[in-house]
Amino acid sequence: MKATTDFIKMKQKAEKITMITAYDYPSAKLVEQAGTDLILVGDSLGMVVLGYESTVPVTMEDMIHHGKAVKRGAKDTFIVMDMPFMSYHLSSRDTLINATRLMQETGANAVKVEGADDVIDQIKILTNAGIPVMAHLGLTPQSVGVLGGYKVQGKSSDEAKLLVENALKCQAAGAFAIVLECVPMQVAKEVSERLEIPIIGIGAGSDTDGQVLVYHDIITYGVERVAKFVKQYTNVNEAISLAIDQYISEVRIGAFPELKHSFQMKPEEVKSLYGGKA
Ligand SMILES: Nc1nc(=O)c2c([nH]1)NC[C@@H]1CN(c3ccc(C(=O)N[C@@H](CCC(=O)O)C(=O)O)cc3)CN21
Ligand SMILES: CC(C)C(=O)C(=O)O
Ligand SMILES: [Mg+2]
Repeated sequence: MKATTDFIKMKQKAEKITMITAYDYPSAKLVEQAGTDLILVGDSLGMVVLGYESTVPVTMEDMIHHGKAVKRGAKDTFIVMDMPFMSYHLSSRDTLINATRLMQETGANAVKVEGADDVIDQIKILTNAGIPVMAHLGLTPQSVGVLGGYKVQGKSSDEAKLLVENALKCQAAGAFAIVLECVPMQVAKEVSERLEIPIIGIGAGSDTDGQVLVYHDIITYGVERVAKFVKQYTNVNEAISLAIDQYISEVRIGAFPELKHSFQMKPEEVKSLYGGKA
């Protein structure tokens, strides 16, 4: 398993870092088998697994429940857990207790927090306490209500400059990496060049130190519409629907199960069963 320092070395050697979300045992197993550098137990699980409209309703209990399953499926991959909405804003004590629970109850290796401003202090406090922190800037979905939707961030040069400043503050506070979401590629390039810690982009173009995508988006699983930045490498919705349609119609016409799916008694047992009439 890689360590936080390995990701910085990868940046220095210009080796791209791969991160993929996972939310349960099977997704974690497949993502680990494929050899990803990091797994993110994203609070996007609220949307892609639990069916909420945003990530705001996701609780600590939800995160821990899914984080435990991910760890069981991916024992040898560096796991980052999203700290859910409002779990790192009330007090430093709450932040520390919540991050500790995410790490100790699931076996994850790091936590991720969205935003700058007050969150910078929380990054400092967590790092000082020995908890590796990944920051998350640009489009921060937990603030969707304030941002007014899932929109590209940092489009003006003033906004872009603020983003660079905030990224530098996250680095100074001790963050080992930053997710940069939904920003113009020129902004992502600037941030990646100006920082020593790796920048992992999503909707941030190709000039970042790595990429992250949501598992369900990559394989088109459950999701219907995806963001512009997603590449859908396959469509398992189609494969699943086809299989389920066939199952239902075969049961209805009696084509399933076949003999090979059925268990047999020995002939002498059949004979002594109600006089062999069974
Ligand atoms: N399935 C899924 N994938 C994600 O990447 C994801 C989630 N869910 N849930 C949590 C957040 C929300 N995210 C989102 C959701 C939508 C857009 C989106 O539709 N963006 C517009 C940009 C609009 C503009 O031009 O400003 C797009 O067209 O891509 C972006 C990020 C990223 N995260
Ligand atoms: C989109 C990624 C970066 C995320 O935070 C999540 O999956 O929750
Ligand atoms: Mg998230």
